[in-house]
Amino acid sequence: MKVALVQVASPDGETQAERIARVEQTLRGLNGVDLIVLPELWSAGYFHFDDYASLAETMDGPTVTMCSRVARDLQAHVHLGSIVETSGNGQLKNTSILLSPEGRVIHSYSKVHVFGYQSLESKLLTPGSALPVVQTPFGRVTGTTCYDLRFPGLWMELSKRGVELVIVPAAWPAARREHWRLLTSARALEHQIFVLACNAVGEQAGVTLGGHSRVVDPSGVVLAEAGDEEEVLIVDIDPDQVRATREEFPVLADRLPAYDHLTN
Ligand SMILES: O=C(O)CCC(=O)C(=O)O
Repeated sequence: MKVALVQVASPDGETQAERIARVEQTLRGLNGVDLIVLPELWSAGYFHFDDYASLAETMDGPTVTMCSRVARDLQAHVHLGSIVETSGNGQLKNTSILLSPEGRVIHSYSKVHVFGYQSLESKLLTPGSALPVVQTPFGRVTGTTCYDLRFPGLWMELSKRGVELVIVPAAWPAARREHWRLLTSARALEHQIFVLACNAVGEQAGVTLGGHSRVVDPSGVVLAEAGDEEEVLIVDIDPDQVRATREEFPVLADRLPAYDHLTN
């Protein structure tokens, strides 16, 4: 199965409508790909905090509508990264969305760990409260978003829920690129899953985004890694590799359900 990770820049002067039109052109060049993945909040721009309220979208807003059209036209799954989602009750969330080749929303996940270090996300957005998993041709899939990578308890939980492939849209700054590399590799290796981690690039409000989107296999091998410019990373993955890896080295069978029974 061919997956394509699309690194997007969200420069300060570009409007959301211009960016959506520009990215649509890139996506339309990806004929023959089975799954397309985009970064976190690329259409609003993660670090454009002043725009969150005005660019917040519903599930049929401009970002979802464009990606759903592309999914149908290319007959591909599209993980659109995430949007600032408004559900009408005054709360805004950082919600990632997976679309089927029919253009239907088949999975959504609102970021649980909103980020507060040199970021207003934790002030402006409400954390999610669900961790749904969906069966797809790529195996059992869920998403976690950017900062969520740092929290092993969340990953332990998704692992317990039988996940085989995790999509990680991100707006991870270049300043902490080695953390990004280490955590994406470690999460794949420790849970014997595929990690498709798609990061933003370019400058936003004075912050340089790190790029280096990565596809890591269930043995922790990095199948491909992008650079730090706009780029499409296309990789072949075999979803059956999850089962094969776990059969060959059945470490997950030795994991205890909890460790808090251990005495001091
Ligand atoms: O954890 C980090 O270093 C980056 C997190 C981040 O930028 C985000 O969650 O959007």
